[in-house]
Amino acid sequence: MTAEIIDGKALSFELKEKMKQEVADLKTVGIHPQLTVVLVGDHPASRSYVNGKKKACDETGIGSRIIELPKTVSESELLAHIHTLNNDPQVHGILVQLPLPDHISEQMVIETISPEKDVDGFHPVSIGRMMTGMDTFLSCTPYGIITMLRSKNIPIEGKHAVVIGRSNIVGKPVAQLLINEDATVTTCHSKTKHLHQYTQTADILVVAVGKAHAIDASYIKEGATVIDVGINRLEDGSLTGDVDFQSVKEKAAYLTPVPRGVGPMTITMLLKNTIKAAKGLENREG
Ligand SMILES: Nc1nc2c(c(=O)[nH]1)N[C@@H](CN(C=O)c1ccc(C(=O)N[C@@H](CCC(=O)O)C(=O)O)cc1)CN2
Repeated sequence: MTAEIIDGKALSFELKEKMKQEVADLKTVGIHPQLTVVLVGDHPASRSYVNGKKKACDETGIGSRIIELPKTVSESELLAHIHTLNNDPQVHGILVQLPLPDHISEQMVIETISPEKDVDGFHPVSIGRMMTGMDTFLSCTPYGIITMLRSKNIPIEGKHAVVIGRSNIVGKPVAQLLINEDATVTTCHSKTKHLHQYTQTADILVVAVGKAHAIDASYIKEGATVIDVGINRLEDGSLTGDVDFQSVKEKAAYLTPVPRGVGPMTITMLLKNTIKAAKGLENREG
């Protein structure tokens, strides 16, 4: 079997075309969606992701602004910026690019963003709403993964989904979203013993281990759907995933590549959340 590749870049393009029209329609009724991204420090990867977010906003007509703060900024100064953005009615979505320097509590920052503007879906209110199946902002990477599965009509209900990784940003929320879609979900992590035993029974395998090529064909059930969330920079500067693409593609039915897989979808779902935030705020004011 050779896997069908789920092209996140192409799907993102399609979704952005639809959003372009949605944004244009919103503007005709006086709603101008606006995202503000806060970048602390000058980590090259973070800067490149933030630039990617701005470019995607430009492509769809969403207004965007980047607030750049030095890596020495104090936590209280950063929180003061967030309070200002929370109170600015022209700002619909607020995102603080992670990771943050060690002297700043990421949790404190996340909890300071108003849940109504939490387009990253990281606030405990957003997480709680997601866990109880309520309408909310879904974390962008997990939301992108579910959207990729839906785009290929890959059945989720009643299937065994295995998630490798338990981070707050990817592993835990994607496991919950799969439960919400009626999958039977197993979460594995660095302390899991006999990992093969779990992965070999997975109809859907989500890999977020943070180690290049950690998962090869021996972990895969024939015909499985494999979602690679890894972003690993190799010494030659190229980018690769957590999945050994060449071997797994001969065994899986569907496979996401790196690059052009989950990464672009993360940014695209952020745009969706920003539009949702803009509509939500206007609805409340009306
Ligand atoms: N506040 C947040 N911080 C971080 C998030 C997040 O969702 N919110 N996620 C990651 C980084 N990230 C978005 O911020 C992100 C990572 C990767 C990509 C992407 O499109 N990757 C491309 C390759 C890009 C390259 O060449 O480097 C791909 O996979 O094709 C987009 C966004 C951590 N921080």
